[in-house]
Amino acid sequence: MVSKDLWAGVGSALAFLAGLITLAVNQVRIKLFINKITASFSSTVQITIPEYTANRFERNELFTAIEAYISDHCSDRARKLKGELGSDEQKPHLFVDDEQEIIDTFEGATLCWYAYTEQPRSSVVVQTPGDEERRFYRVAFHRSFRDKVKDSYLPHVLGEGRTVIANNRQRRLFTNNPDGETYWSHVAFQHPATFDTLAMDPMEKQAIINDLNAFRKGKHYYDKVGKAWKRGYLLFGPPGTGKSTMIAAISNHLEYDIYDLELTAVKNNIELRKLFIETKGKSIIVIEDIDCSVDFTGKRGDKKSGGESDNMKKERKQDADGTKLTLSGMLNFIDGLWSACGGERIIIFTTNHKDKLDPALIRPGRMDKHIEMSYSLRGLQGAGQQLPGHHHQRPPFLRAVHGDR
Ligand SMILES: Nc1ncnc2c1ncn2[C@@H]1O[C@H](COP(=O)(O)OP(=O)(O)OP(=O)(O)O)[C@@H](O)[C@H]1O
Repeated sequence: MVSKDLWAGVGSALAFLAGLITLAVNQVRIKLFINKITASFSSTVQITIPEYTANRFERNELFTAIEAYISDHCSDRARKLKGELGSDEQKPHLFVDDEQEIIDTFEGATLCWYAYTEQPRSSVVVQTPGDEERRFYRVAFHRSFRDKVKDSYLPHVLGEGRTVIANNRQRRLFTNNPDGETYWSHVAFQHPATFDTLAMDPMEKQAIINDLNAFRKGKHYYDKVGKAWKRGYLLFGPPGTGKSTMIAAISNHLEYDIYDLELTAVKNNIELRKLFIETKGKSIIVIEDIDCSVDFTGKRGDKKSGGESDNMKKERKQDADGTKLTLSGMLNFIDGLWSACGGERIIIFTTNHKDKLDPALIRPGRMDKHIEMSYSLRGLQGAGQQLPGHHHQRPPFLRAVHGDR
């Protein structure tokens, strides 16, 4: 009798358990079903931005810009921050740490940013950048803002982020390497010259500053007229009149890097092209004393005379086999390649003998602005007082201004 009751008890317990399991399975099914339905009607859209581009070899510029943008614009809303010494090695820079939600707003849209890291799936050591640890940014927003985010918000973040990066970074002075293996090496660029300390005619100085400002803001204009975003300056005048100082002042004003191209170390046109391709935007490419570097002074054939001079014939042959650095290689470098390499570059030639240069090299369109630096005393008195250094370091004409011996 007891065993009959016992079996009946076990039976109902099992039935109860089976009921529970069925219920649980159904609940999971229901939950999955609900999740599926919710996902298909979800009002949230997410965009993920990986740190490396699809080929894994390059850092994704959008990612870098987002990182800078969030640190600059949203760090006061973050609870976890990371600190690093800034490029000026003076004050710390704070970055927003991973795995926290950061809210941003843009033209009525609310956006939620989240940074996270994925560890590699295998333990194999891989050398490819981006394979070790993968970092991502994810932004979530209401689907009604999809177009706004794509067309306005992300370009806004990219632009702002680029500006923050440009303002934070240490500017660099690049020089080309004669061995040709690595094209450029660089050091930190720190030069005290500014337009305030540069002695020259104040009107002329202001015209140069205006020209530079217009160039910096000129992307839209250059796009509209279909021209590459570049500008050429020719600085000419006797030694010690401030040509190099002017270049430093321009770099400090625009906050551009300087590429100091030593032409005597460039073997041929092919190398010149490679060097150029390696330069980045927001930069000034300088060729000092261009009349002394390579023979760009020899006048070429007179078109009117109909014939081709020996110089031209020789140059054409050297161009064809790419064995030498030639004037036409140089002209291609200034004209043709600019467009293919993105923009925002200034090229500056300096010379003590403008009259010796081939006119083709410095015609308007190639060298848009010709600036004469001279021993003229106009405007020097004021700026001369701010010149750094002891009077023995002043150039001869400034010694006269200051009455130095
Ligand atoms: N116009 C100027 N304003 C301020 N400083 C000047 C000026 N001209 C010359 N100097 C000072 O004189 C020194 C030499 O000037 P800088 O090297 O710029 O001349 P440069 O024209 O480039 O000479 P070079 O043709 O020999 O290269 C620098 O220390 C610079 O500070």
